[in-house]
Amino acid sequence: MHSSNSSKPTPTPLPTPDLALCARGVDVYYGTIKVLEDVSLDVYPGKVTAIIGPSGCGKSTFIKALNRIGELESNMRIKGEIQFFGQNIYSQRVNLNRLRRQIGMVFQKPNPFPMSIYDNVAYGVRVFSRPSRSVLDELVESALTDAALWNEVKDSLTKSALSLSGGQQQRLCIARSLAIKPRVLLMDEPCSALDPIATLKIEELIRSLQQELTIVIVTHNMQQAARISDRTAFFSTDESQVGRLIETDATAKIFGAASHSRTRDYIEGRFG
Ligand SMILES: Nc1ncnc2c1ncn2[C@@H]1O[C@H](COP(=O)(O)OP(=O)(O)OP(=O)(O)O)[C@@H](O)[C@H]1O
Repeated sequence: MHSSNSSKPTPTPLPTPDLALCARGVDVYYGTIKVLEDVSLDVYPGKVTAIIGPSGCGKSTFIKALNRIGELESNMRIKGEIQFFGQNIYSQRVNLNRLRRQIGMVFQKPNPFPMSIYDNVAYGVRVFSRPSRSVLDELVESALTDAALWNEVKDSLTKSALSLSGGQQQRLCIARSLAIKPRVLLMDEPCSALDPIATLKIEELIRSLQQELTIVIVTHNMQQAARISDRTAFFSTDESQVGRLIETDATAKIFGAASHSRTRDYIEGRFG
């Protein structure tokens, strides 16, 4: 059993190759400004890990460090170590294309490419390989099925992805990620632009994907974190506005009997 921890996470009981992701003593900076300090977090394979915490505490920053997408977008740099199934992802030997293929990401605002539904899903596959049309057709169908979108779009695959509703666009973006068969999917508030019905569909989808995939999801929605995750990590800022991991544990424990008073206060809506 993985016991709870308070401000300093306890050493992992698993050898790190058995963890999907393992952050140890991670500090993150934008330029010279430190926004996260000393984050150590284990992400268990085949589980959904929710990251919660008040605005600005570094949740998005943290998950963008997990597949090194942050450094593409900004002047982000990190200290400490992050391992992906035992491999240090900040090692110079890491192939970044391969890493980002294995650790996919879905963003807050659906961002389909301005092309057909089919081409959106096929896009990443074509970047990495040259499959025959029939293999590609199968991959597209299977990714759209896994993303619970196939039945809605199977007769309009050549239509522009931009003609879909927001919820459909987000499921399309999930299909696009799934088509290249990642081992981990990072989701940054994937439902924040969606209505309750579309949100429910994405939540059901997250639960069904968990069979084959490890998911890390940032959410502001406490009920959502409680409903869909196995483990929850609560981040918050200290007096100097630097984000920290305050507590991580099984979701039932975090929402039922969190160890740290700041976690309880946040969950009960007393701050943030
Ligand atoms: N590209 C960037 N350059 C400089 N500072 C940034 C950048 N992105 C984020 N920050 C700063 O880093 C801190 C953490 O931001 P981040 O977006 O990670 O927090 P968050 O917890 O995800 O917030 P929210 O819940 O509002 O999305 C904030 O102070 C933010 O202003």
